[in-house]
Amino acid sequence: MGLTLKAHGKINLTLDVLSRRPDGYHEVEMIMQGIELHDTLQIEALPGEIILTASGLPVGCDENNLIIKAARLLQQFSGTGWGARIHLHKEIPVAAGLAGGSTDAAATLVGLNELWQLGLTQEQLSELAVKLGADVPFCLRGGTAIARGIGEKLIQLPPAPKFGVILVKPSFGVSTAEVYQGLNLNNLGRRPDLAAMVEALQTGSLAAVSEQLANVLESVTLRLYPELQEIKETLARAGCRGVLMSGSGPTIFGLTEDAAAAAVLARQLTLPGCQVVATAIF
Ligand SMILES: C[C@](O)(CO)[C@H](O)COP(=O)(O)OP(=O)(O)OC[C@H]1O[C@@H](n2ccc(N)nc2=O)[C@H](O)[C@@H]1O
Ligand SMILES: Nc1ncnc2c1ncn2[C@@H]1O[C@H](COP(=O)(O)OP(=O)(O)OP(=O)(O)O)[C@@H](O)[C@H]1O
Repeated sequence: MGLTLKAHGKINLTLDVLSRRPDGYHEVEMIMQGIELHDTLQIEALPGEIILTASGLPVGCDENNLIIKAARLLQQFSGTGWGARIHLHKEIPVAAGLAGGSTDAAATLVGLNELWQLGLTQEQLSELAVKLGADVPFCLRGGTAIARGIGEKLIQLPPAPKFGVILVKPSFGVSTAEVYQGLNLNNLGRRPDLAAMVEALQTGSLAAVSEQLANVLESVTLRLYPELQEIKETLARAGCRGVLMSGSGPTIFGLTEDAAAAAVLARQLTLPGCQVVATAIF
């Protein structure tokens, strides 16, 4: 008996950094949004060992993969004798700011909790999730949420309007740690207005949501990679209403009225060396 799970990526509609903590992490305040684009995990329980294989976009299957880390953490926490055979089909660009690894880890926790019949609550899973990464607790639930703390304190919001989303991932990846380290907390650029974005989402207006998009991590990543500014301008010229970098980058996303509009627009874009994906708010 096995399970097939969809592990959805995310974008950040707003991202603000409030302070640096003594442990090097940062207190954030952001609105996280799940997207249709997803990886697929096929999981089967078997005694003892954890075996991971992968297809689709290239990704390592060794002990550094967050799927293995999530499975081992759950084995240790529960003391179970079970193991698993897991196949990952990777479609979310890697090291992109789209929580690709985090969402695989979250799906692993959910899938193994069920297959191993551990009966852990959502809260217990969330406590394990944050040990794997700041984005993993959000990925357990998905949808639309305000995230605070290091990203693990979540307030679920009503589902967002189903806008289309175009993702543009340049050929390089970025290190999230480096981006946070590069922040000058006294010079963050334009900061988001959380309450205004929550209100904009309630109106359902693409124009209102687009106006409130803001991510202070752009102050670091766009300085390191000026070509990202050009990608933003290309997306805006092509007709995307709102354009922003997701997470620590380097993926730039653009919003359209719906998924069909995103697909049409994505086909018209010429961005050599970039992965361009048309998807939608999930
Ligand atoms: C940029 C975002 O993706 C926005 O959703 C997240 O804040 C980062 O989430 P993530 O990649 O799951 O983060 P982790 O894997 O836990 O942390 C990677 C590194 O990012 C930095 N980090 C992460 C989250 C946070 N609130 N403050 C930080 O300073 C830390 O240096 C950490 O070593
Ligand atoms: N299952 C996985 N899928 C993708 N990357 C993984 C996975 N497990 C470990 N990694 C490693 O994690 C690193 C970050 O990749 P990931 O795709 O999670 O980044 P990200 O989209 O920037 O994440 P976030 O938005 O949470 O910061 C990569 O260097 C990759 O090798």
